[in-house]
Amino acid sequence: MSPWKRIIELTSGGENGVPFPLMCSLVLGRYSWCPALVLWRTSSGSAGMAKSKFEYVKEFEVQDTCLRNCWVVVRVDGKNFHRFSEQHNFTKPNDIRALQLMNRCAKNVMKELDNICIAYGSSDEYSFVFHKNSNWHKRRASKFMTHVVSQFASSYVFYWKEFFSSQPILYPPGFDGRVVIYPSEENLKDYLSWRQADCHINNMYNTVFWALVQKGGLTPAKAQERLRGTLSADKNEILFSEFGINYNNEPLIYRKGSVLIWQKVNEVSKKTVKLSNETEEQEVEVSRWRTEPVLLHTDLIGEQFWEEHTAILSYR
Ligand SMILES: Nc1nc2c(ncn2[C@@H]2O[C@H](COP(=O)(O)OP(=O)(O)OP(=O)(O)O)[C@@H](O)[C@H]2O)c(=O)[nH]1
Ligand SMILES: [Mg+2]
Ligand SMILES: [Mg+2]
Repeated sequence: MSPWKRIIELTSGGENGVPFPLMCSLVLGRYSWCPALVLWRTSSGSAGMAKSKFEYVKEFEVQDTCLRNCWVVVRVDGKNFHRFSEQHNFTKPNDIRALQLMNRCAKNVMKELDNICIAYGSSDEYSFVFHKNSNWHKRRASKFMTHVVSQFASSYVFYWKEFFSSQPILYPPGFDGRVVIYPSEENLKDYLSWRQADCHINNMYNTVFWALVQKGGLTPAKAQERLRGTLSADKNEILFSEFGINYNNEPLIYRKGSVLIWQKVNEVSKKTVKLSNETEEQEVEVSRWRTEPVLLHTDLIGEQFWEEHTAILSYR
């Protein structure tokens, strides 16, 4: 079959129909047919929109709209950070640089994307809550998730040197993401409480485990054995009696994780102004209020936090 015949068949979908734009193109000359390949006039006449026979493939896309009036949570988590933290010599059990980098990335996500009202993170994970009234990207789950994950991952690499200075990042880290929708405030608060309880349990275990290994000289296997079946009170006791550590004095960022909420902050900057004689200049301080993501290391479990910060979940 000649290439021309093939083109006509492809674009018309039938033996008789030479598509209108293609016909024009053929008349206009050999160099003008390319764009016409995928366009033809629909039979609906004057209202005819440009369409292609390939357009049916759009029907394969699935609807992934998040249910209206529900809180949308996107959680990201570092891919194989057990290895990443080893390779980059993260301090055990907590590396303050790594945690601050996670917080920096989360701040960037909150600023770049719309309608995130609160975020919570610990270890290699961060949860972002989109307000239930958000109509960002028509509430498409894939948009919420992919925007959060890509913004977070690129920020991690972008801000790395702010926290690790001359230590290079050895390979590109990855993050996974998931979307969960919560239909009530109670469910949402319980979700955040669950993540904070997880932070507490893991941190307490890791603090005792690494004390037993690093200060007590136990092998990791022996330390694991020692901790099997112990309760929170037992771990507190080991820390206090054997290592003189009062768990309650450990930094809040390790024990409680990190919360980001929008708050008004007064930003003071210096500005040069001309004096009335127009020749002299003077530096003055100007202050203005800005709404910024502010970092807290506080209890989300219980009602007190929500009573003190009613604006977070309020109507917008
Ligand atoms: N040393 C150190 N390690 C950390 C720190 N934060 C996170 N990690 C490591 O990151 C891991 C995170 O746990 P997970 O997310 O459950 O496991 P993962 O290895 O990332 O595996 P996937 O998430 O399933 O891909 C921890 O088990 C630690 O090994 C830190 O501050 N210091
Ligand atoms: Mg992980
Ligand atoms: Mg994790």
